[in-house]
Amino acid sequence: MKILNAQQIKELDAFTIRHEPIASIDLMERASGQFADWFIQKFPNNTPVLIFCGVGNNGGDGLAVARMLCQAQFNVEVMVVRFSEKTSEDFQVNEQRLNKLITIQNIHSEEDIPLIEEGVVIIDAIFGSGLSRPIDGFTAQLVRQINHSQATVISIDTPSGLYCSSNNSDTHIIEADYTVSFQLPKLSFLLPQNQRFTGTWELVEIGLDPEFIEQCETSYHFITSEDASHLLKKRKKFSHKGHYGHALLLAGSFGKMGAALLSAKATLRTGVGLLTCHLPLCGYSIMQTALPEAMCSIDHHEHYITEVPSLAKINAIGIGPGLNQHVSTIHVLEKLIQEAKQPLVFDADALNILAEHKYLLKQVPENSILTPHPKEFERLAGETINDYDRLKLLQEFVIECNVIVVLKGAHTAIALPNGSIYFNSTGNPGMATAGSGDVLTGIILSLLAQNYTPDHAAILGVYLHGLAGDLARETEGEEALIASDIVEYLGEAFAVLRNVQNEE
Ligand SMILES: NC(=O)C1=CN([C@@H]2O[C@H](COP(=O)(O)OP(=O)(O)OC[C@H]3O[C@@H](n4cnc5c(N)ncnc54)[C@H](OP(=O)(O)O)[C@@H]3O)[C@@H](O)[C@H]2O)[C@@H](O)CC1
Ligand SMILES: Nc1ncnc2c1ncn2[C@@H]1O[C@H](COP(=O)(O)OP(=O)(O)O)[C@@H](O)[C@H]1O
Ligand SMILES: [K+]
Repeated sequence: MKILNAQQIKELDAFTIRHEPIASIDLMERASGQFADWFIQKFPNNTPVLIFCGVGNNGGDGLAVARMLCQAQFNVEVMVVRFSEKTSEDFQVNEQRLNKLITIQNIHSEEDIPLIEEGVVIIDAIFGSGLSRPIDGFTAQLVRQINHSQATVISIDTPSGLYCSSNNSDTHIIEADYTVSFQLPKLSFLLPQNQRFTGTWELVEIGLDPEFIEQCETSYHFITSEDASHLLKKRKKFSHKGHYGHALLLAGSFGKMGAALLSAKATLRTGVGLLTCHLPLCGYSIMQTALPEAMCSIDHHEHYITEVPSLAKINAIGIGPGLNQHVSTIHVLEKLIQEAKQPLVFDADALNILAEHKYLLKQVPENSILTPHPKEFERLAGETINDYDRLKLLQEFVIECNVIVVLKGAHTAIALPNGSIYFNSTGNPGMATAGSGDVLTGIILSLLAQNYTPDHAAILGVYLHGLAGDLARETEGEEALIASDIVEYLGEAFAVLRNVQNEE
């Protein structure tokens, strides 16, 4: 799914109106209807509702929603924030329609701002994607008051005051509990710094033109279940293990063999044909006992890796989980980078070594996958001042290094060598637990070995990992969820994606 900027959204609305065709006011009715349905599902109709409407189309939505909620027997109060003399046409039509049902109140100055009573639910329809500058004046005061109130706040389309795709976090912005947005997510929703504004956000479909969306150019994408299911390959009836690749995992050191084990289990559970783990001696009986399906190549060193194993017949290589940064291990990484012809995925200490030895980073083969969490990315690429700045640095980094970076977190961002960024839609805070990154490395390694392209392995791998985490949460909850659970639920995650595939 594409992520568009405010200008593209405007053009998309206009195109849909011309080509469906549908009258602008009817498109507004459709969008408002979707919001109202969402609201009615969520709140009982004895909830007192206070709607703040601007004078543009976002305000028009608010007025239409007010009418729909009145018709659903909600007790609705509406205040129009008169920040401008100019009102949009569809606002005017909806104002007339609502006037027949209730008395609309107006806010012209600070004195008109009402006290917000306890228990009221606020709908924020002050500004949407048409916001062109930071909120100021009495509207800013209103935003402050809404944010200081105890009320539950639901924003229509976007929290009022938040730019769609650039930083303005130091200005006046509604801090919503929920944001119900139309059809496509906004870039701002995907960045950690904006969570306090958007709250939990959801999308509702409003039938905007798919062909127009298809030809819009953007660097930003949101991975839906359909997107992920298109990437998933089918296994063939007469296939054998040789068809599903041979993965090599270099992982583990004394005291961190669990990371190797988690990664190895995930590699096998993601469908690889064969897996060899290259481990220090201390890992031999651990791996053979806990995971008999994995073959072992044993290093001469007791505690850490000092040798590159044979790369013959290997289809993909993963390095990093539980590794350590001993000087001999650094040599292993260097040799591997120079010798490997197979696709590579780097994680954990392999990334820390690259960050410490930038000459090695320069030699990383093109299209390799690096899976840093934000701190590891900072070590690799440098510090940034906010999430937009980090996104920009991420794009510069992948273009310069010609690699794929999986920047992990909520809405993990997968940056491809051309600078395109894919944000993940699965995953939950229960996954913020030791070892869940090691599991991801194993999943991606497995897909690479099965001949998925590096782009697809990264995107599908991240999606599956988050989906398995979401399924694990259903039984374990967020606190009790551990990385092993993510591995356990991989089978169910594949089944869910297969179902999506079969429904299409
Ligand atoms: N058919 C459609 O198009 C559909 C649209 N839909 C809905 O429309 C929303 C977009 O509506 P919109 O484009 O009218 O812009 P909106 O956010 O309501 O306000 C902009 C107004 O405020 C003004 N303004 C801006 N910043 C300001 C500031 N800081 N302080 C003061 N004024 C400021 C700006 O004026 P100007 O920039 O020209 O000065 C303009 O007058 C979208 O989010 C969705 O909810 C849906 O119904 C689906 C169908
Ligand atoms: N709040 C969250 N929401 C969604 N996914 C998360 C969240 N926190 C962590 N994750 C996921 O869990 C994994 C954590 O990886 P990492 O930090 O490398 O852990 P470790 O080093 O312990 O294996 C990443 O894939 C990340 O996207
Ligand atoms: K809004």
